[in-house]
Amino acid sequence: MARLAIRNLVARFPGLDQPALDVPAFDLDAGARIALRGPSGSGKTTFLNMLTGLARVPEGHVTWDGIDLATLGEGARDRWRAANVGLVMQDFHLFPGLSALENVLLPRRLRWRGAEKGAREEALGLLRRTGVPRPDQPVETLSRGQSQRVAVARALLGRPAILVADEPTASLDAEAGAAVGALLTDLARETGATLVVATHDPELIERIGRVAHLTAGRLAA
Ligand SMILES: Nc1ncnc2c1ncn2[C@@H]1O[C@H](COP(=O)(O)OP(=O)(O)OP(=O)(O)O)[C@@H](O)[C@H]1O
Repeated sequence: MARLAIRNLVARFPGLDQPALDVPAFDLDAGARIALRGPSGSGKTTFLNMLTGLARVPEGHVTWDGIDLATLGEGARDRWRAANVGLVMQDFHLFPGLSALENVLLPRRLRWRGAEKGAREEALGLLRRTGVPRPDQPVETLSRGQSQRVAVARALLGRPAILVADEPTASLDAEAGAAVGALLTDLARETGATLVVATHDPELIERIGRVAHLTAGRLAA
C-alpha cells in the first residue's frame, strides 16, 4: 500500500518560459486509482518521471509513504523504484535476444541476483493473463501489441505497491486494449496497488473511475 503526497512540485526546462510542471499540492490515498489526461506537451511524462523517481525532483516534494524522493540521489531512487514501482512506459524497453518470459523475469533477476522461487510461475501466470501465447518467443519477433502485454506483465511481477503506466493501451486494438486495461485495473485492485495511468483511452478512463487533467503543467483533479 502506498500513499502519495506532492507539495510545491515545479519542473522547468531550458527554453520554456513557463514551468513544464507546477503542482502546489496533490494527494493520493494508498490503493487509489487515477487516470491522467492532458494534451501533448502538457507535462504528463515529466509528471510520471517525477512520481517514479526516474527524474530528479528539481523543486518541491514527492513523498510516498513518508519517503521524499527529492531527498534521494539517483542510486537511492533506482533502488526505491525497483522495490516499489511497476512501470509500463510508452516505448516498452524490452531486451532483444531474450524471450517474453525472460523479459518479464529480468528486473527481478537483477534485483535479487537470481530468480526467486515462484517468480517463474508468477511470470508465466501473468503472461497467460495478459494473453501472450508463447512465453518462449524472442521479443524481437513479437507484434507491438504483444510487446505491450509483455511490458505490462513485467510491471506487475512481484505485486508492486505502486503501478504507473504511460499510455498502456495506445498501441493496441480495441479488444486487446480492453484486456490490458482490465488486467491493470483488476490486478491493482487485487493487490491494493496505487495506480496512476496517463491515457486518452475513454474505456480505460472509465474503468479507472477518476481522472486528473494536466493543462500546461497544472493539475486539476
Ligand atoms: N529535457 C527537456 N528539455 C527541454 N524541454 C523539455 C524536456 N522534457 C520535456 N520538455 C518540454 O516540457 C513540456 C512537457 O513535456 P512532456 O513530455 O512531459 O509532455 P507530455 O504531456 O508527456 O507530452 P506527450 O503527450 O506528447 O508525450 C513540453 O513542452 C516539452 O517540450
